[in-house]
Amino acid sequence: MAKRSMSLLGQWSSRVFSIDLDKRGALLNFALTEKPQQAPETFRNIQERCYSVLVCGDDRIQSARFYWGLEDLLRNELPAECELLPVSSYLPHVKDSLIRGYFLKDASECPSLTRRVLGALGLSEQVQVCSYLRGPDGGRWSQQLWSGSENQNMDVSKTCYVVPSEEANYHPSVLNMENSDVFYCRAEACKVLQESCDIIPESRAVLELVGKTDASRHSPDFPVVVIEGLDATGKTTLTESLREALGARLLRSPPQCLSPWRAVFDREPPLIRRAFYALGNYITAEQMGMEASQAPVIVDRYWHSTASYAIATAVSGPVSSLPPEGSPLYRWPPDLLQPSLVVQLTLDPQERKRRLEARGQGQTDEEQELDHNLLFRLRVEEAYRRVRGPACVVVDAGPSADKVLQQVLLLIKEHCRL
Ligand SMILES: Nc1ncnc2c1ncn2[C@@H]1O[C@H](COP(=O)(O)OP(=O)(O)O)[C@@H](O)[C@H]1O
Ligand SMILES: Nc1ccn([C@H]2C[C@H](O)[C@@H](COP(=O)(O)OP(=O)(O)O)O2)c(=O)n1
Repeated sequence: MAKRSMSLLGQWSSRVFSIDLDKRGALLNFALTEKPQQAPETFRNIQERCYSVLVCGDDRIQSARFYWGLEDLLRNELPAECELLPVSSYLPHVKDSLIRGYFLKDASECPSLTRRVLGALGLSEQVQVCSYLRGPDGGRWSQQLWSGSENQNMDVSKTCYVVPSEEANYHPSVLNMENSDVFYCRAEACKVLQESCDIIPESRAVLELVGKTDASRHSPDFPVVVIEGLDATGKTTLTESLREALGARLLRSPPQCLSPWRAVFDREPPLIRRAFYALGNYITAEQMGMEASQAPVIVDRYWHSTASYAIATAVSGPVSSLPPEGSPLYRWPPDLLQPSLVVQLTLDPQERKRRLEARGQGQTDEEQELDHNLLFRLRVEEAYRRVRGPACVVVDAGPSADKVLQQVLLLIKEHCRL
């Protein structure tokens, strides 16, 4: 059986398990060692009837989709008293070493049902199930890997000992972000959609729209100004007014031609969804290059949105769990056309909420999440500020629409030759 778990097991004992205790970023970390420690460790967070379920198949598209559906699957099949917590297993500082799954605490009356469900899952090529046992001395904990249905075939040679570990400096998801959440060249984003053509036929249609020319080095004759910001900060209002004031062309990313497929990709896991948005930018970039030879161009959302939402979604918790400022994860893709100026609209959360309600439109799931989750909103805005590339200027969108327009017109005068 060519489970990725085999290579994973080779390094099993230096792995850290990082458990997202409450999805707000409180992480519990433990590492695994091959030999029992001299001093017995009591480990209050691990109990009998704790399990980890990790997704570690070879095919990244299938694994991403399996993980995406795993929480629902577990919630449907397991007794309601099972607590599920997202867990990441990784090798500290090793890029792409992260494997995701769930840590499970079974407080049900029916432990055999939980073991049956997990046993059936463990038979899948994509899944690795482990359980935790207290040693005979009553203090030490070990982790056993299941190699068959339930734990009858528990592979005792793969037993590891559990020791507390330091909290990582930043969220473990950062290790796997490149080419899983953020794509720094068109070819890498295309690869994801090519790999998903069999299960998502719409991928083919998107790939056909993505051009092959590299317009990144072409410097447009007229300025290209991107307007960024969270939903309801006033991007649509401002971009329309700028179009009129400057006699400009108005574009958006994702471009209109991708609208028929956006909902399909919004239902997919981040790997596929983010590749779709990345490619949207390349299509918009081609349109920018063409339009900017004739008139100024205003763009509603672009690379800052793609990178910032992707990074802010991949981690949980406070702004400090983002990749550190200056990290290469905030770089601009070298093959993507750079605009002349990026304006980020910011708005007091209360005023933004008021505008959202006044607009009375349905929000995307992600925007509802923004509403509920202040930390997420703060992470997106901070990531916006950290993305590198063209000058990004923050503008308070709180004043009247006309005042915001006048301020942005001034900025355009300062930064661009008109
Ligand atoms: N400067 C402003 N002052 C007050 N209301 C505004 C302002 N700009 C936009 N609005 C209103 O706020 C709502 C959201 O604006 P919109 O331009 O649709 O935002 P976005 O495109 O960023 O989602 C709309 O109802 C719009 O009329
Ligand atoms: N260029 C873009 C534009 C949007 N996105 C993603 C980021 C978020 O998941 C959503 C936000 O888009 P949404 O349609 O809610 O925003 P607006 O209504 O345009 O303000 O789309 C992106 O990744 N790249």
